[in-house]
Amino acid sequence: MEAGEPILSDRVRISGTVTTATLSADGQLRWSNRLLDVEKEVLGFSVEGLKLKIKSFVQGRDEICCFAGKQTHIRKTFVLQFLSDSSLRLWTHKLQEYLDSLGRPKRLFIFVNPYGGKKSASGIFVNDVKPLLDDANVAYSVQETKYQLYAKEVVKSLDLASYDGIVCVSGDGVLVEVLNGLLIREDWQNAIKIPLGVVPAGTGNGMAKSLLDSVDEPCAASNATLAVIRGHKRSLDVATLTQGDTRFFSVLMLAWGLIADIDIESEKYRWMGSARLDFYGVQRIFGLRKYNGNILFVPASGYESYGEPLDLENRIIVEGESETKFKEGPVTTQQYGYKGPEVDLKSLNWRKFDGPFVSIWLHNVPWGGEDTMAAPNAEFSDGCLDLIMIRDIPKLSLLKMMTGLSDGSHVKSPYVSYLKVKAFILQPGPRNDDQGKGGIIDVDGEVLARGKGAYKCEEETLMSYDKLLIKVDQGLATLFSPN
Ligand SMILES: Nc1ncnc2c1ncn2[C@@H]1O[C@H](COP(=O)(O)OP(=O)(O)OP(=O)(O)O)[C@@H](O)[C@H]1O
Repeated sequence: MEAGEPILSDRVRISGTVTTATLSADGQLRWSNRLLDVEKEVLGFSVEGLKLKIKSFVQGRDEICCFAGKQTHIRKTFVLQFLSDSSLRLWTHKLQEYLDSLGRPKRLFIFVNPYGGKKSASGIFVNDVKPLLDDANVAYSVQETKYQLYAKEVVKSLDLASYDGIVCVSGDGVLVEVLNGLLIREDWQNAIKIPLGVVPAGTGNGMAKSLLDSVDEPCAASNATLAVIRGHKRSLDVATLTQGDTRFFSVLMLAWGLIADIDIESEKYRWMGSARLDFYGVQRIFGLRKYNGNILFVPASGYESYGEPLDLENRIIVEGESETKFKEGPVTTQQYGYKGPEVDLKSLNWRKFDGPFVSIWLHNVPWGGEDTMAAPNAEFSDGCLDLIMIRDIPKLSLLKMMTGLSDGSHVKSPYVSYLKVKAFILQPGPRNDDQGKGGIIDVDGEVLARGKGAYKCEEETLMSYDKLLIKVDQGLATLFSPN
């Protein structure tokens, strides 16, 4: 039988009119002038008497349904009233069989961060996420995050066998906590296979935006939820940041210099909403800082001409990092869990850039936030991080360049070096106008390290403002993805 040929064809009553409905082997459901693609548009169904209620999520047909110029979807229930019980039973059986064949998740663990972004995640869950999950007959456990690192703590001992995925109704911060929770487990090799979903409800929704923009869909909670329900997956690179025995796992970005300073220091203007970034960004450009230090990197294929070969001093640094990896180290604070990819650092083609730097930015996915296309060429699982580096730039050119962040055109500026790297060592130094002050290392929107005299330098951080190594594990994590 051809995939498009009907496997079922029956007379049904729809809105009072009797017509013929058909279902094909490839999941096309048709009646009158309506065609539903079950895989793409049908969430689930329920039965009431002789009525089959098809719960769908279909493209809106009028302008009200537009979101940032992109067509969005609406929930819609179609009622097909069958003329006999036996045909209804046959239809529900075949429809269920088709839905089961799609490998969609049946049980989810969901984190909701009531504190993130505009504090709207709980409302987003109730209004946008829950109705779709209920329509799709997905079972779920919901857990509100109670404090910082709560999600990491829960995931560390969560019974993963009871779930087909973990979903974060939050910004990127909670997603990264979940990833870190999975990777510090004793059974991390198995744990990291669980698919992760993200529904945008924070200030930084870079991962949700990157996923949805890749299929030209709006970064809306309902589109993100549909992606989870449909259960398509894609793999995602994980970067391991190490400093001595301390590790942190990242899936989004690292910033040092201008972008980190704007991101973190603008917190004091939180009341302005997202305008705080533009407002404080202009201040930082006019009072532009530069940081001493250097970066060592392994260029990806095609980028070998960037930077300079290592001098002896830096070769010793790379070899030192290799030694720490190979020796049986002293008892570490964490005995088990993922230690990062096994890479022989010495054997790689390391190159370097010396500072001072205006900005160093490493990105794993294209979007850093909903309005910031930081790395237009970044790919989810190419085993590389995109490096966006600025060493010197006139203030007016920088101001103009910052407006190009919304469409990624900043990487074309002659003052920007844009390349892909496979491993990276950051050696951060002090500000070159004030040697007593260091900068901020921002990873996935949180402060990983602060230098002396930096903003809120009295607060404790996971790492110190010192040399840190980054290695990439290609496609280690799995995301629910719209395609
Ligand atoms: N109940 C809570 N109280 C305080 N902080 C919390 C709570 N729950 C989670 N957090 C923390 O909120 C931070 C931000 O989380 P989230 O991912 O939702 O948003 P974000 O976009 O990354 O950041 P934000 O919106 O706060 O700028 C995370 O560091 C998380 O640990």
